[in-house]
Amino acid sequence: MAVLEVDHLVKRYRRGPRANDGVTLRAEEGEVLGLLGHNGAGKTTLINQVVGLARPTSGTIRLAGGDPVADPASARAACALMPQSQVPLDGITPRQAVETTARIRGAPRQRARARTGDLLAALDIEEWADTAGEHLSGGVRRLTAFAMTAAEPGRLVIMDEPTNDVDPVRRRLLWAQVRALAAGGRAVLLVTHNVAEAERSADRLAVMDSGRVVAEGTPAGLRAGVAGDLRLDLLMADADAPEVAFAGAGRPHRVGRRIIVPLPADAADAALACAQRLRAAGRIEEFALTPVSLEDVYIGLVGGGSEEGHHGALAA
Ligand SMILES: Nc1ncnc2c1ncn2[C@@H]1O[C@H](COP(=O)(O)OP(=O)(O)OP(=O)(O)O)[C@@H](O)[C@H]1O
Repeated sequence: MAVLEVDHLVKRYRRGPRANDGVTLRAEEGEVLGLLGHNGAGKTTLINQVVGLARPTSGTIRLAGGDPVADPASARAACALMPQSQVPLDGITPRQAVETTARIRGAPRQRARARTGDLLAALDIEEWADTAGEHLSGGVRRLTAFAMTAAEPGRLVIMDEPTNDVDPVRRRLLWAQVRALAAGGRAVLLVTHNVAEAERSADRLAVMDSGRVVAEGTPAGLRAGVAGDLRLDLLMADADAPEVAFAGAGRPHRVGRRIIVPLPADAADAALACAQRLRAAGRIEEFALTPVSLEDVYIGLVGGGSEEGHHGALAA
């Protein structure tokens, strides 16, 4: 069942672009939906409308059966938001912040206390549970903000870059809690620039660019939609070396000495043999054949920015 339904949403700022330009998406009960997009793609604008902080120019939003535009208070009750910016914690401890948030969001005292203890333990930050916020590291502050959001969350949980500043081990603990929120029947909307994390943590992904959803699907489905199944990574011996053309390959991306060549699976054997010859001849320093990553797909959809021009192709 859809917890969030956004249809043809348009937001035009008075002095600015169409920050959302016809966005349609759904977030279902029990799923983590990743929202990917470059800076300025329109992700925050979308969230602000979902939680009733900004008014759409046109289009509709249904959140847990209600309308956040007509009734922003009910939207905020149905949804917990972990914003991109650090939450102010000066003068209060993580335990106080999480427990108080749960209480404000309607949890009875016993439940708020128990849930706070469980979350601080699950995120491995009990050590700092009673330390004043101004003495906490950025990562512990971030994990505290996550626990505040997860304490008494409502049916939709929105998280904007939740793992910023968090160490790799505690990131895994955080993701386990995100999965637990979804397993408990919540819809989770995860906003991020981190394609690799989104790939591992989200059930479905929506990619935004210039105010529009330009692709949507499971990580595997999005990867299957690109031309090459594989990519050949080449480190050329010389930055000015001409590019190497492989039979059946897609358009290469070049950054300095590094060249990435998309390859269909049936062209891989020939390309590998060819790369081995070029390495033996000293023209390639090293190479690796890997499956296409979601990051490749993402760059293909929204543009890379750092790709350099071609240096002329040379048949291998
Ligand atoms: N209050 C505002 N007034 C005018 N233009 C705005 C306003 N807020 C955002 N914009 C513009 O709307 C577009 C979308 O911005 P938005 O913040 O939604 O993008 P984003 O995808 O969240 O970016 P980021 O990943 O950097 O957080 C941008 O061009 C931005 O400059």
